[in-house]
Amino acid sequence: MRRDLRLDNVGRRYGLRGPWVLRGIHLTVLPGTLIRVEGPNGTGKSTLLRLLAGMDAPTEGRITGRPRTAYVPERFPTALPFTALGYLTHLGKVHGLSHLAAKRAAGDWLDRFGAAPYARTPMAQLSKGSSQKVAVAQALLAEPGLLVLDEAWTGLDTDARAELERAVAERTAGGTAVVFVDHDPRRLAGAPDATYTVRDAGLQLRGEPASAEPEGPRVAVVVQGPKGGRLPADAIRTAASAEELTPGTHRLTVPASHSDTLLRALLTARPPWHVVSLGPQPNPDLESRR
Ligand SMILES: Nc1ncnc2c1ncn2[C@@H]1O[C@H](COP(=O)(O)OP(=O)(O)OP(=O)(O)O)[C@@H](O)[C@H]1O
Repeated sequence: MRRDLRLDNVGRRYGLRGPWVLRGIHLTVLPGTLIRVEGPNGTGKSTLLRLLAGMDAPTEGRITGRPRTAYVPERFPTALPFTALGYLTHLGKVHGLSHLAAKRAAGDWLDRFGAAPYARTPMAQLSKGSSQKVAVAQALLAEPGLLVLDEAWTGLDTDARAELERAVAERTAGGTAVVFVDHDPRRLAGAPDATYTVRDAGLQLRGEPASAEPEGPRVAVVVQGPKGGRLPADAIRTAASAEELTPGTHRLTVPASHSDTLLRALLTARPPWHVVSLGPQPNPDLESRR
């Protein structure tokens, strides 16, 4: 059964008594979805992305269902004892390709990003932008189920920026989930299935008033769609959480005040989704006392 990447009550702080950078994070990342994470400097975006990428572990809570993941960090280590082509070929082999296939894939990605002329340049001698192209190529080469991009466009020239946007669109269409941070609000504008703002150590889904989300009753909706079908983007945007119970069957929770919007998104999708059940969300505190 396909599993979605889930963060359950995740918190992260640095040091034993450090302030909580993130706390109480609940997030489900469905295959093929594009998620934007935004927020002012120092609020915890990179911390969240490192947790999603598996480069860091939560201080509390659980992360489950992570698919094969590739990550472009905010700062890519450049002082590696490889040429650009040698480094990417090596990584391709780590990902299971033969030497020849890895070298071809490495060359193709360098070419796509306009970095072919520097293929045989030692990484330590590359300009900032050229080494960023290698950082991006190493992540795309891995053919991941989850791609995590932390300001991956920073330092790229115009053509390479457009190429990375194209590569993201190709990947999401192929079922890869992509989570990204970028300080340019025009980046992939209109494309994300959901945008979250990191605020006060929590995540706020854009479009949702800060005070309205956790308050009030919630409704659980179990829906069925075509096997392997993606939940409609409007439904993902409206839902507070989503969990795939069996292939094609999902349980969504939504504040009761938003349930009409969610149902409309599901029933007007093409093909429409079948609503199996609808009822109050069980309260886990009450359940555990029974
Ligand atoms: N390894 C670390 N050790 C200690 N504190 C850290 C560490 N990494 C991040 N922090 C702290 O956690 C907070 C969030 O940092 P983070 O880099 O996640 O923010 P950000 O939203 O990505 O910032 P920016 O937009 O500037 O990249 C900051 O106060 C930062 O100083």
